[in-house]
Amino acid sequence: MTHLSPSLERMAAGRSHAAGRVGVLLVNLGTPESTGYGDIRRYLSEFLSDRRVIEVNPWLWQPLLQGVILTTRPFRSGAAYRRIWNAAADESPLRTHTRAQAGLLGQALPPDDLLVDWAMRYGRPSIADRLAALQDQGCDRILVVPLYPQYSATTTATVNDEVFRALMRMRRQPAIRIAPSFPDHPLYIEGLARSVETTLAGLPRAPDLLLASFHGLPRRYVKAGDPYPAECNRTMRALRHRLGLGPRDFPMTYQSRFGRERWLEPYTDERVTALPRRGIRRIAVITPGFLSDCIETLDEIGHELREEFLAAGGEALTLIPCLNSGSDAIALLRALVEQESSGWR
Ligand SMILES: C=CC1=C(C)c2cc3[nH]c(cc4nc(cc5[nH]c(cc1n2)c(C)c5CCC(=O)O)C(CCC(=O)O)=C4C)c(C)c3C=C
Ligand SMILES: [Fe+2]
Ligand SMILES: [Fe+2]
Repeated sequence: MTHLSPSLERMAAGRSHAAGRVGVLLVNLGTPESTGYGDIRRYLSEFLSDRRVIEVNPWLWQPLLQGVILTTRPFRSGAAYRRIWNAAADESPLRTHTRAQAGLLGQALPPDDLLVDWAMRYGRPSIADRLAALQDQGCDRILVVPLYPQYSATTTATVNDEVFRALMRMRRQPAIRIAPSFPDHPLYIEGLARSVETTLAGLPRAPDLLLASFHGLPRRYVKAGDPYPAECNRTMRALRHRLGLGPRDFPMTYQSRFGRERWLEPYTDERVTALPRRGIRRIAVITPGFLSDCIETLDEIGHELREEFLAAGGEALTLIPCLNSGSDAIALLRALVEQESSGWR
């Protein structure tokens, strides 16, 4: 058996001795800077002007968006953000969780030449700024991790677009890798299952039904080839298998409809408000389309849907937390980074 010196071992593994550091950039959707009208309007304007998100001719869409939608929607969204705002840090929960994930992941990875940072697709900190900051700290290889469990052109692809738009402005570009989505990664499924088990164990009575609600998408995008619902089905298949439940005891629905066209069905609100009529009055809802709790889980499910369910005759709706920055989320992110940076470190 030959014994190589550490530098020869690095060369044998295909790594250059002179290489710089490896950076990891976690990227989430984005969130307003405050709950004030101006900040919410700016955030929604950037988000809803993304042609990956709204696939409508901008000559038709922009007058509608800049006119009636951005005049009225910020009031409704502002009220919802105020209900869930992290007052201690004066920021939205999505920002709190994303920052905590990056900090804890940095601590969890073995201490070597790997730097972890985070960015938002819309708003701040921007992808371009954080890529530049990683480069300034000596990173010549950067792994981008879009924090969406299931791939969609409206989320994952637009993160990737923005990464490469930032690279278009660089003379000296880092090498880039993009981590794939992780709809049925065993550690994601295990984290979700544990969140279900821990939450249900803390209830005085078992719910009549466990339901999974995913963020929705216009059906038109799926017909055009977006694989998002197929990835949601992969999550559900694995999670049902892990929990020993079938589609009847653990159904899935889609939330967050926006606009008039048909979105993925069944719709969460319609399905849930019909349950009390069938004698199902206590439900628990999990949201496996989100790695972190945000306005869509905390307010749309935990507040709006709960009120609708109670008004329809329901007795209790329990919201099961996302993985957020708990140890299961960090174990998942660590495994993803180790897998996807293979050969770089
Ligand atoms: C109008 C079109 C929208 C599409 C298509 C869409 C897809 C999509 N979004 C997420 C994840 C998140 N969306 C969030 C908020 C949010 N989403 C839309 C609209 C679309 N999303 C709006 C208008 C908003 C803002 C909130 C509101 O005003 O109601 C968030 C939370 C952000 C936060 O700050 O908490 C996430 C996360 C996915 C996964 C997805 C497609 C699969
Ligand atoms: Fe959304
Ligand atoms: Fe929503």
